[in-house]
Amino acid sequence: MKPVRVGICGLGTVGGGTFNVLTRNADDIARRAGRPIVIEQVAYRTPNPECDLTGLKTTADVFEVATNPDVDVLVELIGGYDVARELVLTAIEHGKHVVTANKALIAVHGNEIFEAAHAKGVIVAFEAAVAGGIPVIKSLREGLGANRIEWVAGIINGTGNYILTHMRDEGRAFEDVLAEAQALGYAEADPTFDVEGIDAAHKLTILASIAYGVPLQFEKAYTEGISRVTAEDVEQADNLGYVIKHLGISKRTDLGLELRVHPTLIPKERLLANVHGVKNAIAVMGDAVGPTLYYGAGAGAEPTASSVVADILDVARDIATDHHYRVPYLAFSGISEDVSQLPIMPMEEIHSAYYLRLLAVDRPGVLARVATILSEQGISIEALIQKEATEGELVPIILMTHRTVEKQMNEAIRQIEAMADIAGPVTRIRVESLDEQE
Ligand SMILES: NC(=O)c1ccc[n+]([C@@H]2O[C@H](COP(=O)([O-])OP(=O)(O)OC[C@H]3O[C@@H](n4cnc5c(N)ncnc54)[C@H](O)[C@@H]3O)[C@@H](O)[C@H]2O)c1
Ligand SMILES: N[C@@H](CCO)C(=O)O
Ligand code: NA
Repeated sequence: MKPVRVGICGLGTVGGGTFNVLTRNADDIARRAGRPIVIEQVAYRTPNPECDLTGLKTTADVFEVATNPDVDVLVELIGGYDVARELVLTAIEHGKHVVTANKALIAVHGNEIFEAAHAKGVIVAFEAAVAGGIPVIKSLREGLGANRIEWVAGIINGTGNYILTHMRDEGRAFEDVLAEAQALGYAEADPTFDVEGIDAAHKLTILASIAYGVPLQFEKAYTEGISRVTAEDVEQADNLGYVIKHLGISKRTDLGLELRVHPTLIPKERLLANVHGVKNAIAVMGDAVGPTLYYGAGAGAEPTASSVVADILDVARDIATDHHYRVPYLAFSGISEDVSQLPIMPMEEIHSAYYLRLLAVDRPGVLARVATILSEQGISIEALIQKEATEGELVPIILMTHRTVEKQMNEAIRQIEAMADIAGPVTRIRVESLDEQE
């Protein structure tokens, strides 16, 4: 059997993991593929001490791999937008299949890349791009293919979840835990992508396209990070029976699709509330299957390599059958003709329940005024906690509301913040019950 020849570009955390998994499990992988999968060439700038490249063809120029006639599959693991885009388009132009872990690339340039790949009849596979080692793309695109997907909600950034978990459990400082996540190879080259929700929004964009058959629209995703969540919010949420997680949420509604990443209170008893450390989990609601959950390592060298290598295996099997890629890139067939134009909703149109924390001067009537503002906006209060006031101090007031439209809440917050007896900005964290009906 003719081997399938792979060119690896980038030998960092994921590149190194991919090299090692492909090498170590070569026999089993060959049996699954029905033919050997060999590493033809490796392009890297910095050597990886974990990888023994003895006897292999290497280069410092990734474009050599993209144009090498002896490479069947280019594996893009350099990251970033610009060079990666050019590299992938060059490889496609040269008739190569592409496997990538780069969610930024797919979320931002995916539509263009899939058009080019479709025209050339090559595969572009990206399982590692969403939730690292969890085969969620395959589950959504193939396993749930019978369903109308109602919503997707997930913890899809390992670094952020690692930080939230260790801050809560060990009372450690944000910067300290972030440095640890970077040392473990979980963080993006620019860790603000992790902390500010950009990485999660890249992944959510991809999941939504596959779930609903819409074009990739990263620019329309609402993105809010975890850097403003305080220890006080974590404690108050806990008192109320909730855990704060950084969630990516996409729901189908009558008006269009919600597409949003933000800190979220979720009831403690939900499985998602119990996903800790670098683990990711994605809950998917399908009309036929009901609620399903996909859980595992969302980052790290070998967990991510597990998905990269599974994609290489898929490509190898497809080459063996010698027909056009049997599963479309974004699950719905065709490139543009079969995608739905379901609009992505502006954030102010979404529905949510809310946790609010305000600091008030301890004076009669303040609470009544806050309640009036909320009620004028049609917002009803579900729970209220007012802490004991110490002489002359500001008192924190915690409010949980029922579901309302975001723009009503924006207006209520604007009016509350304008009150003379309220100090500083109002903290607002959205709440998701993740009910089966929602
Ligand atoms: N680290 C993870 O856990 C993880 C998980 C899933 C997806 N990803 C994605 O995988 C990709 C790689 O991430 P990583 O964590 O391995 O990053 P990394 O920084 O560890 O590795 C990237 C490597 O590519 C090399 N490189 C960059 N530009 C190059 C060029 N032009 N020519 C040659 N080499 C070049 C760098 O020198 C570096 O060694 C990114 O797209 C990232 O988003 C990472
Ligand atoms: N930086 C990403 C890597 C996996 O995509 C994370 O922490 O989840
Ligand atoms: Na995955």
